[in-house]
Amino acid sequence: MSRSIELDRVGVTLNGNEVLREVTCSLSAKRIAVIGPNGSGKSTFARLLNGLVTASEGKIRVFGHDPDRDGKRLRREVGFVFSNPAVQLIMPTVREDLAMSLRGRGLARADIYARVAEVIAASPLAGRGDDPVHSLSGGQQQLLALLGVELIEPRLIIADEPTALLDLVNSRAIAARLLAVDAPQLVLVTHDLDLARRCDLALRFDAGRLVEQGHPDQVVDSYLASVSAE
Ligand SMILES: Nc1ncnc2c1ncn2[C@@H]1O[C@H](COP(=O)(O)OP(=O)(O)OP(=O)(O)O)[C@@H](O)[C@H]1O
Repeated sequence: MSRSIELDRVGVTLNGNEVLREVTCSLSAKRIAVIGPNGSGKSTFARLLNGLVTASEGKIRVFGHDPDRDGKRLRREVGFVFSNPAVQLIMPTVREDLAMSLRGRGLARADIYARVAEVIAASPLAGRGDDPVHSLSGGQQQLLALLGVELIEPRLIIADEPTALLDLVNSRAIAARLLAVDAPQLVLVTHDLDLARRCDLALRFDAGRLVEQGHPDQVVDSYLASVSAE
């Protein structure tokens, strides 16, 4: 199987702060959990993969592209879900926001709205197409953000703590949707260790280093052991 995500001794320094160092990995697993303490570099790692953060050292390739040089192209194939959906919902209504995801792809307006209508009808937001985005609950907004990402049929979805702001019911709904999503690959940054265990591979960061990668049960257990040893 081809390795879709490859990092070779990647370092990231932001404003003089060495945030990631010597990160090397070669990833082909379908659902990849990224775990570790606050400030360990998980979000920075996630953002590297679609060019939102630039590597200061080393080499990075995602589907063969350098995210720094080919970021624009890569972002057509890589969808990003943030903790706070408000940062990615930019249009006034549910329908318009979803339509925005498909702009710039050479599709006719009528085809875009037909596809959007299908997606809304098949989702828990059925009947809410004309509703203002700000009238949706936090859970509904996160669902809308995820639907917008799914619409572009990405090869990779990166989700950075997508359930952090949600209650238990909505967390479970978003988590279940992400784990079942049709995209070939998912990178999921999370503090929800039960969710991490349901992935196919886990990466553990600590103090800017990738300290472990392997079966999620093993990686989560050693993370728990490292925390209780402190
Ligand atoms: N723009 C920046 N300039 C300087 N330091 C930064 C910048 N962005 C992040 N950092 C630092 O990099 C470190 C890693 O941050 P990052 O957000 O990647 O961690 P994280 O593991 O995702 O944390 P959390 O679990 O709290 O979200 C932190 O110490 C943070 O303060």
